[in-house]
Amino acid sequence: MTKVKICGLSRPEDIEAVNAYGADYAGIVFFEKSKRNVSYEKAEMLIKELKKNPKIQSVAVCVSPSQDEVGKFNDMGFDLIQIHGAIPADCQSDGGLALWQAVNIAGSTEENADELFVQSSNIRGYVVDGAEYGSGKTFGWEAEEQTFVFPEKLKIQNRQFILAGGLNIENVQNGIRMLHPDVVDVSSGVERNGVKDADLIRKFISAVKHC
Ligand SMILES: O=C(O)c1ccccc1N[C@@H]1O[C@H](COP(=O)(O)O)[C@@H](O)[C@H]1O
Repeated sequence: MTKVKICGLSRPEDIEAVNAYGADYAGIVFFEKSKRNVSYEKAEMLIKELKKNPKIQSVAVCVSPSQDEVGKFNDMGFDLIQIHGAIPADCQSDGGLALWQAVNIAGSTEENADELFVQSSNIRGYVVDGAEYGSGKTFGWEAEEQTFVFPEKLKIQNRQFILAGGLNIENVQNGIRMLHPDVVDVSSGVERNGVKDADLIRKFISAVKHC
């Protein structure tokens, strides 16, 4: 069954919602330019709440972090670190921290698909996202003429394929049927007036579980 990541959690009530409705992964964003950015202090409080539910894996979401930052996320107790942009060389090692590499793409990039995905055994999955992080826009998978071969390639490598970018309650079932991701990842699509909306989170998770 496809798993669900709800990303960009910033308030205790967001944690309550992901607990109540059965998300598999919960993401907290560390990126100063993002409206979803949280401080380390706030994140410590949120992660404490998340840890009460062992069924949810916590994900630190960041952009081109330093090695020290990655170490800090690990010390905070995150289960996974989702890295957009550059991955520090020292973090690409066998037996290293569990990472998801996030690849931001626009339209078909099949020609250079192989170059996009970093090969290192501590990369557990690839988040294939729209061109801009957290923008609520897809990378164009829904266009009929598009065919993407990378989901199959990722599966052959035995890594998770996480579909992200512009998912919402209207399109998520279509995305699952077309691309067969292991995980679907949403942020903007479960927000109302700039904050997470518990009812949209409930509907999104229900749509995935009934697909
Ligand atoms: O949400 C952000 O602001 C953000 C900032 C920096 C890196 C990633 C960010 N979000 C990630 O974007 C995808 C999809 O988001 P959306 O559903 O299109 O809004 C998701 O992986 C978020 O973790």
